[in-house]
Amino acid sequence: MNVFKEFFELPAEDKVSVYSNNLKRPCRLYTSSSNYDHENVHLWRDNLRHPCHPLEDCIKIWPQKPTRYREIVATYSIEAKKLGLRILELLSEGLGLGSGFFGDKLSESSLLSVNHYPPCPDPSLTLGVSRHCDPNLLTILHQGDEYGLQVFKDGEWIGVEPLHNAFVVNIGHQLQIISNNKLKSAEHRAVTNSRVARTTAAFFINPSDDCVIEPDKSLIDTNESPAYRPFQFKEFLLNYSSLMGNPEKCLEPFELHA
Ligand SMILES: O=C(O)CCC(=O)C(=O)O
Ligand SMILES: [Fe+2]
Repeated sequence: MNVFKEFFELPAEDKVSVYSNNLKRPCRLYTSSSNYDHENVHLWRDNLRHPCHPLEDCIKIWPQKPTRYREIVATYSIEAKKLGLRILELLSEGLGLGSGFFGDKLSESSLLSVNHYPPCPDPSLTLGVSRHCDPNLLTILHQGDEYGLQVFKDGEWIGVEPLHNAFVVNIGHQLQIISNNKLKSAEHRAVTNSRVARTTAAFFINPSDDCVIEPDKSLIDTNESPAYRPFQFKEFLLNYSSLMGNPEKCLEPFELHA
């Protein structure tokens, strides 16, 4: 995590080249959410994000400072992907799907999203990240050593205390859809604190943009019907960002009602 902390500690002139409000820029640093101009409440965070696949191409657009950023983050992204694929392999076995089910296009892409939440003078006024479920297949989140992550369960927000060197693994919307709601994506948010900065790194394993997502036939029980229509992953992302990840609304356009 140190290299991420070092990135955010750089003087502004070293970060300005990656700073952008243009959603189309694949590697960018921005403040609050991707919708700064239109959001009602600004989030207390800076976010650096960039794709990690294919590594040889992506690495050329990653930050050049700190000097070891590219080398360290390349190794990190390879290992995070391996871990994610191993977990997907186990989930596939648990669901009774064939080995390699989540390989190829379903898990082809990856995106690293690094959050930095500076100490917030009044944490009651805003959040670090507002409530959402991750839009992807699976997330490998390193939340560092500072508390801030909360998960919504049984009508209340429950704190997820950081464990040193442990990852939080989040099921994303796509895994919920493919499993026809057998797996549920977890609604979560990040709160801030007034004491100390918090830096977290979310490694998102994503389907490729044109990958068609739909409930797998073998996971639709005989007394069930598919809960979602087929769609391309890019269609989901477009809808998700226009709704700012609203967990009640973002599945709606893809739902089928029996
Ligand atoms: O910073 C955190 O603990 C959570 C971040 C998160 O949920 C995300 O980046 O999707
Ligand atoms: Fe998240």
